[in-house]
Amino acid sequence: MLDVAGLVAGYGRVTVLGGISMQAGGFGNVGLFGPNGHGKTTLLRAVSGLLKPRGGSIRFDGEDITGLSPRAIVGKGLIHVPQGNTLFPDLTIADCLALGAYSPRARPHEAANQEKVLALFPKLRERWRQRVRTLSGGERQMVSIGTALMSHPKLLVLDEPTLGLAPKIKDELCRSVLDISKSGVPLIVVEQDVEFLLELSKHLYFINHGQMETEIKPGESLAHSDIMAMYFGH
Ligand SMILES: Nc1ncnc2c1ncn2[C@@H]1O[C@H](COP(=O)(O)OP(=O)(O)OP(=O)(O)O)[C@@H](O)[C@H]1O
Repeated sequence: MLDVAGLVAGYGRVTVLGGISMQAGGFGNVGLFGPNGHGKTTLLRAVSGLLKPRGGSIRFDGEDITGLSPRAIVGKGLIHVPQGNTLFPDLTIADCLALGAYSPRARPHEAANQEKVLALFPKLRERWRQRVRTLSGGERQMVSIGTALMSHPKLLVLDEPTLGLAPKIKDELCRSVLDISKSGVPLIVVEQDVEFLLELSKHLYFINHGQMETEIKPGESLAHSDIMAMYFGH
């Protein structure tokens, strides 16, 4: 479904991704992990149109989407939940979810998707008219993912969805992400918690220095010692 080939991207004079390639979506979930600052977020931003690629190509659902605007890419069903708190603070939960359904392909599914989101995150129903700025970190993350689901994703991209959450809330959110996957939405997830990634996906990529250094395909095993070696060397 997503085919990234030889992608080059960076900021100013710095090249972060030096010709990175990956496939996702057509065969289940994909997990991305690797050291901080080595290009995972940059890859996701380039894929969703937030950063203009300098080279290479991105194909989604058989179409070339390289260099398209984020709006056009959302319209095709590739939905990215960025890292951290990117919601408008003065909107209510109801406003955020309505905003998620703005695209013409999402609008006909608005009512059904809203039910799905509220079944997944019942807390959001309790706080329906509460403003984002008054929500906890975990609740904001639920709103972010819920807003993305309102966009009726064909492929959902989550950048470190559990970052900074307390262990109990993190476990709840991981269960919800697994439920989204079981509902049939393929995912690309960046996470430092490799055990969670392995539960979610049998297809992992290790990103190091802007390259796909290691690909772990379904059927290949990954021991704790392998992960340590990837991060720290042998
Ligand atoms: N807007 C920007 N302007 C300039 N440099 C940037 C910008 N965003 C990221 N970078 C740099 O690009 C490099 C890759 O950052 P990126 O956020 O893609 O890494 P990451 O692997 O996602 O890290 P983390 O796991 O900490 O989120 C870093 O050196 C970072 O400082």
